Amino acid sequence: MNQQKIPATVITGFLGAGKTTMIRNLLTNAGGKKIALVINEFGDLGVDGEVLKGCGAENCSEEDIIELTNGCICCTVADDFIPTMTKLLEREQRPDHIVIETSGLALPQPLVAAFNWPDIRTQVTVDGVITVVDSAAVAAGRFADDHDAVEAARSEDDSLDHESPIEELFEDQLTCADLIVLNKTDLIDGDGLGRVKSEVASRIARKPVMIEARNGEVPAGVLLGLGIGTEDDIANRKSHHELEHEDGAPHDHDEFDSFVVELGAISDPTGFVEKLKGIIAEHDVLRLKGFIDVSGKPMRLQLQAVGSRIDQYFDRAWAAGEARRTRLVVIGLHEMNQDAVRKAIEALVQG
Ligand SMILES: Nc1nc2c(ncn2[C@@H]2O[C@H](COP(=O)(O)OP(=O)(O)OP(=O)(O)O)[C@@H](O)[C@H]2O)c(=O)[nH]1
Repeated sequence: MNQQKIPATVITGFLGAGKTTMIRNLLTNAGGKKIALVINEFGDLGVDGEVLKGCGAENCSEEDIIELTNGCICCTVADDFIPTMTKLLEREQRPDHIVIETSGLALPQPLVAAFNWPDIRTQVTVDGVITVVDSAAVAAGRFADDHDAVEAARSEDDSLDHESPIEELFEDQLTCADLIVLNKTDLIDGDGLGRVKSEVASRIARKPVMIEARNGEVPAGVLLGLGIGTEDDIANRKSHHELEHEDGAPHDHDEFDSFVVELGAISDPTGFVEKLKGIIAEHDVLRLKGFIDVSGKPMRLQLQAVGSRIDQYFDRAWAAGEARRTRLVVIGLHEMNQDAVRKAIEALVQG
């Protein structure tokens, strides 16, 4: 048996930062390296898995893509992640490299700490934690104090944390980074990028390397092979939650919610998307993604909304025998009025 530890790269970053896009790109330029992918999403719809399985990379076949669907990876490390890793390591053909995509709401710290579990530690090491940042969202102040409602609620109730949950998570994910990818630089100018760099740097005490990217295009040689062994340093990268609850109180995702909306076929996708933008803005939806069944079209339309920015493209033909349906996962803060959002989206196809 090969006694060398398998390197594992943890890719984290807030909802919609571009993790899946970067991994998709990585799979196509990783050369002959056999990669196993572990992906975890927040919300009951495996959109990321679908996207990555659809990219047909030879060095990462469908069976090398493992989806962890039981909630958020950071909260289910013992129940989900460890058994998955154990099974992966028992495979006859072990991967050359493991890539783990966390959900956009995950804390990477508990995941990295899991690499110190005895069975895992002897066989795998964390090559590095890569944090993907949506530079346009940072420039627009989405991680600062523009979530006024949340901040107002917090100032009225002293028992709540001082920072918004979004801001905390953003910082926690940066705190864990060995490499920061400032993505979506196509959406901002040079001055904006300068401000993003200072803002990111001001939120962390450590000084990990920062690189810029568009559409997650970073050479595999830059992402893989950092050789850090992050599990040995994880005690120095504590999350807000760990600092506030040294007693080990369990972390949860009560601050965020997700739900799935199922609709019939949509005849006017352009009009649908335009109106969807209004709903997203009105209800402060953080992320919305899924697939649309467009009437009369043989192709499936993939929809990706990050805030009110929406991308859409036909990604593949509906397969023979596959049920055509429109399914969208909606993610927002707990305060988001789920009922109102659901009804508003459903109303778009009823009239
Ligand atoms: N303009 C622009 N769009 C990008 C870039 N990178 C990714 N996107 C788009 O941003 C959206 C979200 O990208 P994903 O790769 O799904 O983001 P993610 O981090 O995996 O999202 P979650 O799984 O929700 O956490 C998609 O529509 C991408 O096409 C970029 O550099 N520039």
